[in-house]
Amino acid sequence: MLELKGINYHPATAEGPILKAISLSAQTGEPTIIFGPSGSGKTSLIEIISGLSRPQRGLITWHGNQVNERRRRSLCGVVFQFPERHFIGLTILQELRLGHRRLAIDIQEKALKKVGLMTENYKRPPEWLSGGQQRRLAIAVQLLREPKILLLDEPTAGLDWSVRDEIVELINQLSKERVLIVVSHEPELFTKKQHLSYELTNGKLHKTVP
Ligand SMILES: Nc1ncnc2c1ncn2[C@@H]1O[C@H](COP(=O)(O)OP(=O)(O)OP(=O)(O)O)[C@@H](O)[C@H]1O
Repeated sequence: MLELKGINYHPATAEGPILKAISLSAQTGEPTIIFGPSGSGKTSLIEIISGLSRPQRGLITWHGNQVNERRRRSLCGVVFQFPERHFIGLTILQELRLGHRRLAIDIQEKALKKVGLMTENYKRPPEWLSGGQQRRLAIAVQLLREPKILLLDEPTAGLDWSVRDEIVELINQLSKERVLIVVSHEPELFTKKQHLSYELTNGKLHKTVP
């Protein structure tokens, strides 16, 4: 289980604190959804959890043990908003294999299967994929690192409604095997499913009843 207790974050470049006394817990089995309007601090919270930023105050534990930034970076996989804008592989396969000099075909196929990315031609450029498939590819790239905690920043942004439902279904599936935290500004996304839900407003987090 991942736990945050009393996290305060105030980067030197910000006028005031961005995250204030944040406490949350997330576990395998159900996705944790954090809703919040633009500018409420969602991406900053992902950066803190994944060890990309350091809070001024508070405690982050993984199965009861405190985890520093370095450890959190190895525990977490992050898919930031609009990941397809940052694809640099010339083919789908190249994108998937970035950072892996040798990647066994079965591991590669397992990751693609987990995200439901079936295509006949992995030698096509990633842009050839549909919007939803590109998101699946970005998630597969992270799954190859075998993260214990997967963080998704606005995973359905810019997708058609029918595709959004498929991504929500994928999120529910993936949360069965790892801690999965989604931040989104669309509270209506997860209304039909079981999940743990929080609302972030002006840097403060509150648990909400789904
Ligand atoms: N390093 C920083 N220095 C100064 N201000 C920052 C810094 N990081 C974030 N902010 C500010 O903190 C607030 C929260 O930013 P953040 O990106 O975490 O919000 P968000 O909820 O993810 O917003 P969006 O949905 O628009 O991406 C914003 O007003 C942003 O400008």
